[in-house]
Amino acid sequence: MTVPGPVLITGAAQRSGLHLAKVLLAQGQPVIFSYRTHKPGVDELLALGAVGIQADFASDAGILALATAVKQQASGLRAVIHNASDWALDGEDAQAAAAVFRQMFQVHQQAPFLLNLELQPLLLAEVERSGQMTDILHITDDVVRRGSDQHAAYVASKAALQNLTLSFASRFAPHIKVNAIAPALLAFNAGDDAAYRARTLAKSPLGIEPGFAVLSQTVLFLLQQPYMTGAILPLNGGRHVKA
Ligand SMILES: NC(=O)C1=CN([C@@H]2O[C@H](COP(=O)(O)OP(=O)(O)OC[C@H]3O[C@@H](n4cnc5c(N)ncnc54)[C@H](OP(=O)(O)O)[C@@H]3O)[C@@H](O)[C@H]2O)C=CC1
Ligand SMILES: Nc1nc2c(c(=O)[nH]1)N=C([C@H](O)[C@@H](O)CO)CN2
Repeated sequence: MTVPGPVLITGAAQRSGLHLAKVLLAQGQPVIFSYRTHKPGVDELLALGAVGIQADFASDAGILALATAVKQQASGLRAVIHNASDWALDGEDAQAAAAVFRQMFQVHQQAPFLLNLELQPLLLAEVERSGQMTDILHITDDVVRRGSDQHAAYVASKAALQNLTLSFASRFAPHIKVNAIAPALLAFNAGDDAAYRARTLAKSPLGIEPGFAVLSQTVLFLLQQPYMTGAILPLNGGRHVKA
């Protein structure tokens, strides 16, 4: 059996991206990952045979440098998974708010947009080699359904990424599928206090902190099925049915 082309995961130094990279590597799927800050997860993935590329999406040059580095590492790609994200609060004043908005736009819209355009030839090369469709996955956020009073720029940028899913699904068919996963709470962050945790768990009918495995399971599902593109999967514990 021939080895598939690598899967590119952005922002895989920790948490969801790190978990997903390990799951794919354990299945014999080659992985290229990007990271902004060198964290212990980077060394874990390198030790497992993944290719790591440092990249900061704050500038277009940083985004395009990643695309160039990926092209130097691989002649084809099985999938591109846009996981990198910054969950920033809105700025306090207009100047700070403008800076946060630009920051959100860069990581959640500009990076997926430019990387999809730059890496489409590698995704098509893999189709040519394998005879199978390839994939782009956008990781968005369930809160796009409702908006947020404190993370407005973050949510707006995730909403735009969700919309990019529809455009790229149409543009890249029939050889490349483009889908989105819109999670609600996956896992708390270290600094989340008990009151915040209780409030957040109460937002969904299932009321659990599922952990990162549910995202990895959903990714594997989307990679393995041949008849979904332009889909936005709500991985949210049923929040959309709760009043
Ligand atoms: N965790 C959750 O409960 C939820 C997660 N999601 C979404 O799921 C995905 C994974 O979440 P999670 O694992 O918590 O993500 P993280 O908050 O851990 O972010 C993942 C990585 O993105 C990187 N990143 C941030 N900004 C940039 C940038 N400008 N350039 C390059 N890399 C950058 C970070 O790098 P660095 O290490 O340098 O900071 C970080 O390691 C995200 O898209 C998130 O929005 C949605 C809803 C809930
Ligand atoms: N990049 C990130 N985005 C989000 C995170 C995170 O930790 N990093 N966390 C959340 C929360 O879990 C939220 O879904 C809880 O309601 C949202 N986005």
